Amino acid sequence: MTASIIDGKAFAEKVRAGVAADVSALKAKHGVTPGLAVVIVGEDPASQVYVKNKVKQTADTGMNSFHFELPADTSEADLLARVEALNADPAVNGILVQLPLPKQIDEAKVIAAIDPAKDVDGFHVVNSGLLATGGRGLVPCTPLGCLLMLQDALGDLSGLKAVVVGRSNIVGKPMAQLLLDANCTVTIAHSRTKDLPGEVKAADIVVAAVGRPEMIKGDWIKPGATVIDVGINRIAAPEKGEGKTRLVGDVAYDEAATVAGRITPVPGGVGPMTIACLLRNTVTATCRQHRLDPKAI
Ligand SMILES: NC(=O)C1=CN([C@@H]2O[C@H](COP(=O)(O)OP(=O)(O)OC[C@H]3O[C@@H](n4cnc5c(N)ncnc54)[C@H](OP(=O)(O)O)[C@@H]3O)[C@@H](O)[C@H]2O)C=CC1
Ligand SMILES: Nc1nc(=O)c2c([nH]1)NC[C@@H]1CN(c3ccc(C(=O)N[C@@H](CCC(=O)O)C(=O)O)cc3)C=[N+]21
Repeated sequence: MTASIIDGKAFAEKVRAGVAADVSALKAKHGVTPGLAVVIVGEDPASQVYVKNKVKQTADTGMNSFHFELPADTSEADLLARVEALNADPAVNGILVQLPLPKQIDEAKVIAAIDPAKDVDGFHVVNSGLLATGGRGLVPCTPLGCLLMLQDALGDLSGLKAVVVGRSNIVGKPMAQLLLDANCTVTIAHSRTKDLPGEVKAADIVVAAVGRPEMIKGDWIKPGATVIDVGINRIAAPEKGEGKTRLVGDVAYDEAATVAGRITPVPGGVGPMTIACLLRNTVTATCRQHRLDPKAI
């Protein structure tokens, strides 16, 4: 079998077109322009590229984009003051503080300081609590993007067996929650799982969010299963020349593609959908802040 490719890049373009249409309706009918603030602390080159993409795509949909680059030695107090200022600014509807943060800053404190109504990452305990109890908060972008691709590829997910490999607060746990809400039977695997290949083999849906290059092998996958690869790992690529690198996922793609029914590539899979969902969340947050129904803008 050769898996069909789930084209996250093309899907993300569709999502962004929907966002752009909503933004133009918000402007024309309600005089509201959504605004997204992205805060980055320090100069990690990978983060810089990613933030640049976000800023450009935000502006492309017609939203206001506010971009703050703070030095690597920024104090926790200064970052908290910046977040407070953004919380108070009515032109800012969404706030994203790029993670990880330098070690002098307590990430949990910063996330807790963001107004939950503007927390477009969905990382605040109010939003994770709402997700865990069936409410309608803001949902983390990466798992939301994965769910949208799964529903687009498979339709109703009811009764399917899903394994999520990884249990981070930003990907694994909210992903498992969304799959549970979609009526999957969900297993969450992690570094202490006893028989990881066996757990993966049992699943109709595999979501890999481990952060280990090509760890999930082709012969672990159930024939015909749908594989969503969240991992973004930059590895050395001597075949491209000295000092060159390339991106790979957490799944051994070439092997897995001979067994799976459908698979997301890296790059061009989950990554672009994450950014599209961030923009979608910003529109959702804007509508709620203005007491508008997002379905009837
Ligand atoms: N495409 C996108 O938009 C995004 C991609 N990512 C990528 O997704 C990946 C995961 O990110 P994130 O969740 O933040 O990572 P974390 O490092 O926070 O979590 C990794 C998880 O994988 C588990 N794990 C580690 N090693 C193993 C192993 N050998 N076997 C089984 N489980 C293991 C860990 O288990 P334990 O809890 O026991 O330690 C942990 O739960 C990374 O590659 C990251 O770059 C992340 C965010 C967005
Ligand atoms: N507060 C916060 N929220 C995040 O959502 C967040 C974060 N911090 N820190 C870092 C991770 C990582 N992440 C990515 C999103 C998109 C791509 C993406 O678009 N990737 C392209 C490739 C980009 C390239 O070529 O380098 C792709 O997969 O096709 C990558 C990584 C969001 N994160």
